Amino acid sequence: MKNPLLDVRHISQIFSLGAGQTIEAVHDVSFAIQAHETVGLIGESGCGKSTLARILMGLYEPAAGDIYFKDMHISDHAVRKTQRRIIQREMHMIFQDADGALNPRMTAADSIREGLILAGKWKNAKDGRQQIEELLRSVGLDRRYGQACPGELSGGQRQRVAIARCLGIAPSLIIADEPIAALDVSIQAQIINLLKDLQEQQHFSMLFIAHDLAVVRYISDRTAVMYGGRLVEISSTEELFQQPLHPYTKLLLASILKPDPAYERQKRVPAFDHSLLSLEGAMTEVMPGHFVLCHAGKA
Ligand SMILES: Nc1ncnc2c1ncn2[C@@H]1O[C@H](COP(=O)(O)OP(=O)(O)OP(=O)(O)O)[C@@H](O)[C@H]1O
Repeated sequence: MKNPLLDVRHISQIFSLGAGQTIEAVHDVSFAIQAHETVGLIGESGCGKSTLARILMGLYEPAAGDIYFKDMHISDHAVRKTQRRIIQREMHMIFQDADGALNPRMTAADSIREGLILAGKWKNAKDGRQQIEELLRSVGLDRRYGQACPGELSGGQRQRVAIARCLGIAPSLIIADEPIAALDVSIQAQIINLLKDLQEQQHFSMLFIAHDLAVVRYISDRTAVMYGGRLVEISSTEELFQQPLHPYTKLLLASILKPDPAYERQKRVPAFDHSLLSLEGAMTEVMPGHFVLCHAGKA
């Protein structure tokens, strides 16, 4: 069987909170993403999703564990340094707020051109203009938006520019951390459909982090659930939504439907419960020493 595009093994992260206090934001997380696959990552606020995403992107160095991307050991400091340009080209992050990804003083066209240069795809000024216009068009923006700086664009338009820049780089893996959370509902649907359509055309893989479970169900081939820094369950999206195995996943999914608010209040996901992390039985060893709940053979 072909090696996965991204192979995450036993990743942990500990943050110092000062005064000798620490928090283990990510604990022994292992999973893989195959080529052309979208894996959704869900879990309550503070469970470690963004920390994990940042570790994958090399923005944080993990306290423990290994990450392989296209068989490159990218969590190794020396490898990340020598392969920096390849990694920058091949892995790209889309943030909740595109402001973080776009230089406020650069026009949309300049940001996209910068991405094309990074990817070694910039041809020349004449062809480049056409490349930029095509990228703007592919995210549903007219070419005149190319001359706008981020401050002159709406949140949805900024996110489209960030996606156009990302598409210009044409990464194999996009890590999308709450890419629609800052947008209003109608724009959210447009951006999700845009990402889905573009993925069908360009075949990149995606780690898609979101709180909106319906969106994750719609866009992801498999879904992973984090709880208290641990990855507690991973399965094909339909299996996970129809037949969740972990008690936390069951609570999380039960909290979506709200036909009767009084009844739903009783089912609300409770405060962190440590006992949910030490489940006996039903765990599958997805790699040596790493156990997670999943439908047979689907991790
Ligand atoms: N730089 C940091 N220093 C100290 N603690 C941190 C740091 N970054 C994150 N944390 C803590 O690590 C834990 C995980 O945070 P993280 O942002 O990864 O959660 P999350 O699941 O992405 O949450 P959300 O869904 O709200 O974005 C939290 O308790 C958070 O307070």
